[in-house]
Amino acid sequence: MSMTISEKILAKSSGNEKVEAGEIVMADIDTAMVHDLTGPLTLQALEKINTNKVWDPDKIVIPFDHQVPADTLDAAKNHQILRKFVKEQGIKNFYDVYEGVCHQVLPEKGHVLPGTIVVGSDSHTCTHGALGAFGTGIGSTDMAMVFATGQLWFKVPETLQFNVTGDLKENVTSKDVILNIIGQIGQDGARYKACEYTGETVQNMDMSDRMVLSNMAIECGGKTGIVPADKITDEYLKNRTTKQYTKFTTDKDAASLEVMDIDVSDLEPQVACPNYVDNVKPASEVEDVEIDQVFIGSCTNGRLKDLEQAARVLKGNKINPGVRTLVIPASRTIYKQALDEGLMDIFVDAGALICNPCCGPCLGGHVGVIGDGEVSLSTSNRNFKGRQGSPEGKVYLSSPIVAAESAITGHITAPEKK
Ligand SMILES: CC(C)[C@H](C(=O)O)[C@@H](O)C(=O)O
Ligand code: SF4
Repeated sequence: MSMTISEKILAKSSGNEKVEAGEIVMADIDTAMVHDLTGPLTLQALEKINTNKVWDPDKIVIPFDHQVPADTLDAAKNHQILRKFVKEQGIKNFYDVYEGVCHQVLPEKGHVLPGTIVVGSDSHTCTHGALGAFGTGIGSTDMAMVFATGQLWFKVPETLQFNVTGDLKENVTSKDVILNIIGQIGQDGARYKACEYTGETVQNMDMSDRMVLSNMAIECGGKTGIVPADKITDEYLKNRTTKQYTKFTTDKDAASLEVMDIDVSDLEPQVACPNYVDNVKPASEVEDVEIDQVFIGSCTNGRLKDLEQAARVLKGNKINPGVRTLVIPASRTIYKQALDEGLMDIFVDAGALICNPCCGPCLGGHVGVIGDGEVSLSTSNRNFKGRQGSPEGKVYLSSPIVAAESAITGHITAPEKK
């Protein structure tokens, strides 16, 4: 029976030999994540079902990242509630305010393995598909059921496979690839489908670039965003886990498989314009847009490679004084690596502000909120109205390279046209 990667994972986890798209299955969960914002809601739901003990403390991971360190009394209370829960339940995989953004911390610390189901009460849990896992976001009440039973029901998704071919031009990155894909298919183009990224371009990408593709699967409605696990995945996991895992591949004749060919050889740097992630244009077409803030970071583009790319552009240059530029490494490990590589000196000398690893202004609730009429250029994944603060503000999305170029000029700038 031919199946896709998602079907194979859901079959294995539900104890079936085969499953088909559209079928509802009850599956065992391998990893369950809540963070500082969604964890307390899960605990409220757990209380209602009178569960005192979680099914398996070792399969639960709790990173604090959205409001860290606590900036309000409410945030401090949420942190206290979760710290108490972690202690009571004996949860070892707890990462307090210093560690970083959940979708970076989980793979970095070896909590994500190919062929497994990773659920998180956060919509960008699809990021973990980059390691060949079925990673998906779930609601906090569903998470309470997972905490209590270790299981959850899923409707087996169809698969939309993006077969990406061609060499990317200089200064064109995986962020430009995914923005372009979303621009083509629209923000509901993969609704409830498992996005799968294949083809030579993806096979040649490192884990950092793959995570960018998987991270944004939800922005076109994808249930998950899978990259088939391969040697690059093994290499990434080598010093992160000693556990065995299974690398599934999609059978070409799987019934629920739809393939879309994407040639990226001529792709230019892309920008998603307000207020929709599928309002995508070449950066060169929006160069007249002046900006007030640049944010380089988030679970999409806050990794070491992203910081390296931004630093390459900023080195020896000064940021436009009218542009507040926030650099936020996605984790403490990345922060340290960036320090060791001298990237932080480059950022500080250029005039950027470096913040502690966290979600930052990405969802407009913590540091770097934008005001009425202000324009943000951000390497994150969402630009809905009000996403980074004022509903009268505007958010553009781009790669770290475009973001850094634009920080210098003060307006959106396509790299080659500097
Ligand atoms: C706060 C959380 C529930 C939310 C999500 O689910 O994605 C946030 O991380 C986001 O990016 O909007
Ligand atoms: S960085 Fe942004 S998208 Fe990612 S988890 Fe945090 S708020 Fe959500």
